[in-house]
Amino acid sequence: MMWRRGKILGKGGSAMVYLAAVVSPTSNDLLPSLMAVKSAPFYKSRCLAKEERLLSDFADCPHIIRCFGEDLTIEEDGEQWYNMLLEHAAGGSLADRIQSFGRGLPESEVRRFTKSLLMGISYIHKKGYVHCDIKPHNNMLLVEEKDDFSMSLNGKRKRVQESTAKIADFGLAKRAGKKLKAKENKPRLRGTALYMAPESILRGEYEPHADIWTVGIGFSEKVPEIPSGLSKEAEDFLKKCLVRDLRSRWTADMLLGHPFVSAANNALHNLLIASTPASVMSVSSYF
Ligand SMILES: Nc1ncnc2c1ncn2[C@@H]1O[C@H](COP(=O)(O)OP(=O)(O)OP(=O)(O)O)[C@@H](O)[C@H]1O
Repeated sequence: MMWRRGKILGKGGSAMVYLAAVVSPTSNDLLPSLMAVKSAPFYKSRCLAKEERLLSDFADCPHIIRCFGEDLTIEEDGEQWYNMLLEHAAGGSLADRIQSFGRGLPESEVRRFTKSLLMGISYIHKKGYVHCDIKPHNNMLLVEEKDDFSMSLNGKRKRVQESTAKIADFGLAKRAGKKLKAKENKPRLRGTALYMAPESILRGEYEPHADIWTVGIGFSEKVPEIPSGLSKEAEDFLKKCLVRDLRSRWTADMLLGHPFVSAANNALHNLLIASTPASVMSVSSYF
């Protein structure tokens, strides 16, 4: 075994997630020294194995959590476990970050996270899949050190820690266009009820536009309404997500061109936001 199981990072409905240290890095240089390992007893690991195949196919997208492969282990009680080796998100989930801020995140950060979320969703949709469970709990934050260019305008340069958001938990993902079988004439539901699009609840429909509704719900504090106190751009962005008529709901690519996200990551733009009253405004308590 090249890695050793560490403390529990989280518990899901289908699996446990542990911190893992690589024990013999020379045997596989591709593995980082720390990983997250999502594990389940082998007899319950069909979904996890499906998730591993999907994540391996999505490995070239920087907005999706990376998977380094799978491994089988025999645990102390003799039971065989299936393990999926993942990039470790040291910043926890976006939900954790929102909770730690209390009042909500600054708008410049929301724009940046929303942009990477949409880039990840656009990639998934182009690959012909629907995530089906986009929510802050499934957006994991990786922490990187970067130069702070806004400081260099004052003649000083500083290294700052910045979080990058990546989409995780593909346990419910499905192929676009593939219908979920109804059960006892009722639509089959998947995902988290509070975030579900109207067409999913009413007709069990999970096509790419359902992922866009869930982006909007996360943004608007889990109710399909536009919260007060948003900037005009944020408000308009939400109105393009929370549209019941599927023909009018914007796609991920259309939203990437929306002014709310198109200028995100632009240092000068962020500096301008930071120097206006909008900087003290938080975009709802979700984001
Ligand atoms: N790559 C990671 N790095 C750090 N922590 C992680 C990582 N992946 C998952 N976690 C933690 O483990 C928890 C459970 O993970 P995940 O949601 O993938 O499991 P699941 O069984 O598919 O859950 P669910 O029942 O919610 O679908 C997450 O909420 C998160 O706190």
